[in-house]
Amino acid sequence: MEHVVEMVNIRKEFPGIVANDRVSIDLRKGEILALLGENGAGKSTLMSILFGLYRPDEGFIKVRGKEVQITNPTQASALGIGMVHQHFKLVHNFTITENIVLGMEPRKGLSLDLASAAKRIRELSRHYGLNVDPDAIIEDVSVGMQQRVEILKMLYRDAEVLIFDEPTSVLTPQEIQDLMEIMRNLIREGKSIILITHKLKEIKAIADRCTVIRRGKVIGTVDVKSTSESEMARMMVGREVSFTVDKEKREPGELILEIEDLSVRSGRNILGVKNFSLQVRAGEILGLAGVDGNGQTELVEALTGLRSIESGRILLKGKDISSDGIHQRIRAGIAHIPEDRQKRGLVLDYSVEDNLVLETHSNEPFAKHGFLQREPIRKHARKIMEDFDVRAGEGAVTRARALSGGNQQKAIVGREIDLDPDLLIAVQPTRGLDVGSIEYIHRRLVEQRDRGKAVLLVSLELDEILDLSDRIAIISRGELTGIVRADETDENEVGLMMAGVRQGESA
Ligand SMILES: Nc1ncnc2c1ncn2[C@@H]1O[C@H](COP(=O)(O)OP(=O)(O)OP(=O)(O)O)[C@@H](O)[C@H]1O
Repeated sequence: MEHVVEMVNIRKEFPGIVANDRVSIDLRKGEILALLGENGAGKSTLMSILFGLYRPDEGFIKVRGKEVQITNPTQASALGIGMVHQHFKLVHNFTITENIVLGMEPRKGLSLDLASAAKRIRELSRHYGLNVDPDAIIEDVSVGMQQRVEILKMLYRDAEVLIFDEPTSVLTPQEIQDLMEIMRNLIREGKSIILITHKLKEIKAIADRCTVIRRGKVIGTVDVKSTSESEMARMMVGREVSFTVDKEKREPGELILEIEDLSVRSGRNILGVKNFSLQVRAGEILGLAGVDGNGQTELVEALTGLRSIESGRILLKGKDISSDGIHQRIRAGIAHIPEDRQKRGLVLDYSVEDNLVLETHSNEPFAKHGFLQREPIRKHARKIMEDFDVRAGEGAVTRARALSGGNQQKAIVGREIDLDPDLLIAVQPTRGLDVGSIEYIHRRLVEQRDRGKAVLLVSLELDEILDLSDRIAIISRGELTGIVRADETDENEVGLMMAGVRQGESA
């Protein structure tokens, strides 16, 4: 068995936390090795070490049997190691070719180089089934296509080992299928892949082996074919995990949110939401299902005051809030778990505790006579961090930037649920979370509902929508295509409406 990469006894410490504690993994030629671990388990840190972004405190790395020092990404790349990060690193107004050659030494005159680069990109794209147009501009192509550009960037540099960091969290279901096919092509051509993911279904579908990490330590490596999803989940969190949500039947109460004939423009000056009407009552979870980019973002921005509306009305508990500002709406009882945690959810250079009072820092007891009160803020932060299991090396004063992706998400969810809003708008609340945390957040959302609050759940995960919702509204091209009761529908019916077939019409 040929090992392309071996990481042996790797240790990496950050202030207050051992992120990798004598971790060893090995990658065999032509396989997909999944790395599975709770949020903050140390997966990204380990891969950043392999890619030369961090230096390990102890341990060593072998590539194709030879011990190597990897001190920066250029060296990693020269050793045939490439990485697709969670947040792409592309220049938006450059062409795909320009992005791919960026940072490489020009060999001949630049124009000649670009032409031959484009030719090679076309060949690579054809060979691996990537379907990329080298002349397209990044800002004009979909997220899925941008990810393929990142893959091509690695292939262009002759990478043999490809690291994917949660690659499907930004993709639509169809794009996920396409990516899996691309990964299979890569393996067929002799590449080797390390895949970081929380999605057990994906590991089952595509990986050969899976190394499980918990709190910085390797728990074990299993053969994926002969290990069930629940076994892997148990290894990861150290206890049984329930994949379904227990929910008692409940009669919804008074109207909390009324959306009347709402139209909202999208960025491109076309209507992103068209004549949309919907009601959400106290004590219910209303799931909004739709393929990404069908008006969900515009709708949520209109509801939270981030985007102005074109026509129609939004009522909260009977009061028209259509022209209220963001803070007025928060005060009126709306909380919002946003789609983009790094852009809208957190101020990355603030501490966790300051992020946890982002909307409430001027209220008592956090401020008195215009001065911030550290003690109450810290106490509040510690409580949310404990309730929502937010793990941070230096506790409440840790910069949000130093939190793992999943812990950033848990901090936002905790902050918003803690506001105890009449209406919680939760957009992709479990994105990037491990199964243990998903179970917990789902329970908290159901708890909100059981306490008579209204929850509008916007998610691209159909399973999540079907599991949690009382009723499901389906949006397609900015229009409502149907509203169904969750206990009277299934994946197929909702899927059809997501594709634009109106309720009651046949496909
Ligand atoms: N630059 C840094 N400075 C300080 N602490 C860090 C830094 N990077 C990571 N950590 C800490 O190291 C631990 C491991 O983080 P890492 O990002 O590797 O986890 P992960 O397994 O990738 O998690 P997730 O699934 O949530 O993305 C976390 O506790 C995190 O807060």
